[in-house]
Amino acid sequence: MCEFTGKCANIIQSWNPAVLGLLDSLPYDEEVVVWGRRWIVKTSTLGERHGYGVYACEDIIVEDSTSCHREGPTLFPYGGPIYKRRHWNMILRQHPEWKTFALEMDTFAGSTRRHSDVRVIDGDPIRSGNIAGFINSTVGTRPKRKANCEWVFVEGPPPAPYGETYHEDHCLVLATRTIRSGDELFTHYEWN
Ligand SMILES: C[S@@+](CC[C@H](N)C(=O)[O-])C[C@H]1O[C@@H](n2cnc3c(N)ncnc32)[C@H](O)[C@@H]1O
Repeated sequence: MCEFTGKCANIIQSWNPAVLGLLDSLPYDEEVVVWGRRWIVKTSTLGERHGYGVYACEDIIVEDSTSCHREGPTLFPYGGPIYKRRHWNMILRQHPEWKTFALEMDTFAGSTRRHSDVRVIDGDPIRSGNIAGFINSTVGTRPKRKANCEWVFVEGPPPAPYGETYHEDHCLVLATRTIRSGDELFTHYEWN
């Protein structure tokens, strides 16, 4: 882990995956249970040079994939700090290479928030043992992969029984179509 100073250091060091019921770090090639479902992180179907991906180890049924995706089954949360734009900018001034996995969360469904309240999450899977960070993108895939999940920014605390002591906004990964055991997760995002 690289060094940060000031507010950045506080934010990064105070993050504790246990507050969201997550593991400290994730093993590769070994089944893990995260938020009550079984997953495995192993080499992506995209090929070794694209690193790892997340695979379901059980069926996750989405009854009606044409209905609102925000109602889809919850898979797991993003595990890491949710940065205000100005704090993320401070981080990038100290370590510009952190920009690689940044995702801007500007979809405040049903919220009155303004654009200035955009939050940034760091999708780097290694920094926080963050299983959501291992989800690969559909962009440029051949054969074309279909997205089967999406990231959603949710205001307020996570659903019970997880994160009972966590009262902050959070991000969830939701299924958008039926995922079968052995399927790799894909969502749509651009990366730097
Ligand atoms: C959030 S990580 C996903 C996990 C990554 N495979 C790993 O093992 O760390 C995003 C990175 O995965 C790779 N990636 C994701 N989707 C891809 C795709 N469709 N084609 C090629 N590389 C992809 C890119 O290197 C990207 O920067």
